[in-house]
Amino acid sequence: FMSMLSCRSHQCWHWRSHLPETRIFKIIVIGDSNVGKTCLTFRFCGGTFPGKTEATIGVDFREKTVEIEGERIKVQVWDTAGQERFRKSMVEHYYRNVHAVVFVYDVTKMSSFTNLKTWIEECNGHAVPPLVPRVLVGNKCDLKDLIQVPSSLALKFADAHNMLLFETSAKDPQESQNVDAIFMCLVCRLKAQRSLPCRDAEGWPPQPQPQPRRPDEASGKGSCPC
Ligand SMILES: Nc1nc2c(ncn2[C@@H]2O[C@H](COP(=O)(O)OP(=O)(O)OP(=O)(O)O)[C@@H](O)[C@H]2O)c(=O)[nH]1
Ligand SMILES: [Mg+2]
Repeated sequence: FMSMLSCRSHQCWHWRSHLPETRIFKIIVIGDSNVGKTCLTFRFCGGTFPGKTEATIGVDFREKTVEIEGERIKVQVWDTAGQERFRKSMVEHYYRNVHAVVFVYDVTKMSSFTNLKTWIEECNGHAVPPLVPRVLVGNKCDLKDLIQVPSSLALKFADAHNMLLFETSAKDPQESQNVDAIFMCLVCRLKAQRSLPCRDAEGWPPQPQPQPRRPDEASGKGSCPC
């Protein structure tokens, strides 16, 4: 009973076995089709830019284990479908027990930015608690001559919605640290929320698809980037 009490207050990961377990943070990536959600999650979890992508159907799971201040944390990234017809049966699953939300727009497409309000409404409509951190990501910054969404406008929007703004490129290898920073920043914030409820990421499907392990998988090692 005492251990249950201490579990409730501090150490969720001791709940079942009394041995340290890796905590799992479920982070969903949301936004219009074609903004680069699949490429961003690929860059973070696999370290590369995929040569060719197809529109995501339902959801693709990617995963990366990072180590922050001596704790191993499994980041379970839900790469969601932007197209309505490929997502409508899945939306409930996206938001259930989510720990953090990444909203993505394409800096070269104004409509993907103006549509953010719809994505935020959908998120709010699923009773995502206010403590769940949200960040805004403007992707495709490598296409400098085609930019339609000025940083100043995006920053204003981010401020108004109490979100941090990251402007990144999933394509440009030199930007990969910025892509990592999106997720690492969220993990740091979640880690700092000691009152994070005792729960796993949703058990559906039972196990996310394991990603091939890469030698540089531990690149998330180190101190907090925030
Ligand atoms: N130039 C450039 N192209 C990108 C970048 N990120 C993605 N793309 C391209 O944008 C297109 C769409 O990328 P995806 O990652 O499949 O888009 P998505 O948001 O997952 O789309 P849905 O799965 O339909 O919701 C692809 O042709 C990518 O190669 C980027 O940072 N720069
Ligand atoms: Mg996709």
